[in-house]
Amino acid sequence: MNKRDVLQQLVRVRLDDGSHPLADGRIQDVLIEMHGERAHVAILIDENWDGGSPPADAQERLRQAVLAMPGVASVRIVPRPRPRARGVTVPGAAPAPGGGDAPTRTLPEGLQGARFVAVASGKGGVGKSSVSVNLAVALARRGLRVAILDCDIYGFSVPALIGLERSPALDDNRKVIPGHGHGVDVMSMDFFVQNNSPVVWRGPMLGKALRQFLFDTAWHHPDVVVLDLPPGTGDMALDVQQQFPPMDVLIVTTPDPFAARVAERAGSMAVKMGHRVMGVVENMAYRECSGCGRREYLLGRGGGDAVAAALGTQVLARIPMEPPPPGLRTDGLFPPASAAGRAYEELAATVAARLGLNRQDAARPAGRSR
Ligand SMILES: Nc1ncnc2c1ncn2[C@@H]1O[C@H](COP(=O)(O)OP(=O)(O)OP(=O)(O)O)[C@@H](O)[C@H]1O
Repeated sequence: MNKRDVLQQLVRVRLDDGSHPLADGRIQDVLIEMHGERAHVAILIDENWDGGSPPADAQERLRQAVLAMPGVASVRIVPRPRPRARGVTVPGAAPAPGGGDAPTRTLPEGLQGARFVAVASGKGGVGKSSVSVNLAVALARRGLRVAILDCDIYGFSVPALIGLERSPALDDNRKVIPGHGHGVDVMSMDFFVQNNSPVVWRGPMLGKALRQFLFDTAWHHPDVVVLDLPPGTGDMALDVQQQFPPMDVLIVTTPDPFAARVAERAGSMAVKMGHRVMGVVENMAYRECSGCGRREYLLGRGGGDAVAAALGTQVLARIPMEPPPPGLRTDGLFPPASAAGRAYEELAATVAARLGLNRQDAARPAGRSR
């Protein structure tokens, strides 16, 4: 029996509120002392679990889950303060597939304290990047410091959607200065690719690029980092999810039943990787007739609800289909007063509330404003 076995057992546990005990660094470490064949396990948990003391029923759920493992003689739950380190090291939520110890997901100092919201989809074209960008901008409008990381290395589209075009610049510490648009810091492969040429790197290079994005970027302590994940459940999506500490994940689907089935798989994968599904965003949910206001369900109905039911979560937003505004469209942002824009304002309010980030929390400390 080793730490990985215990983490694997804990990955399966769901708490009463549907959340995952490994989310948000709630579980800090697992210590095992072997006495002959008998294992005595201590689970170190964050004493400030979700901003309060760890609920007794959650502690008991963890204890029972580990106690049920063969060879476990005792389980102690030990609340302790969250460690303060230069880089934030969160014990890996899920063991690396294929063995090895759970990955240690270390973050650079400039991302310390940030909450991560990953936007995932089962397949391309459902509007994952559109949701990432519009949500990020709506969160920034609420007064939060927001960064967006375009993790879709092959299919990057975030800068275009947010209306940014620039070459990377370095600061005095030779860190890459993120792009900045509509109140959001943006980091994307797009900044490093000439003339929209395709990225042809293989896996190891991609992993390196992501690490570089994280560690060689001059981050400014965002409150929230929105991650536009690669679509699907393949190696690329897996690699990215493994690099980050437990995150809240939004699953994007259209109302179409096929998109919904693959979206479910994306959600299940996120949970297996130790992340927590915050909810579902049904994009292109309907189209409102501009004359009579009647809703037309061009892509069918029920996809979002089906994904939410399968993942034990809720539909947090239904974003209508919205034709591009008249005139030359320079980005993929919906104006706040449009039907889609209003849906994003509501989604941002919900996400901020779920993260416990209200505007006062987000007030910028002196010297940090940009
Ligand atoms: N609610 C909407 N109404 C109208 N157009 C939309 C809506 N959502 C997204 N789109 C448009 O659909 C197209 C695909 O969206 P997007 O690039 O966000 O999809 P994606 O899921 O990220 O795709 P991929 O993973 O292949 O990059 C874009 O042109 C985007 O502007």
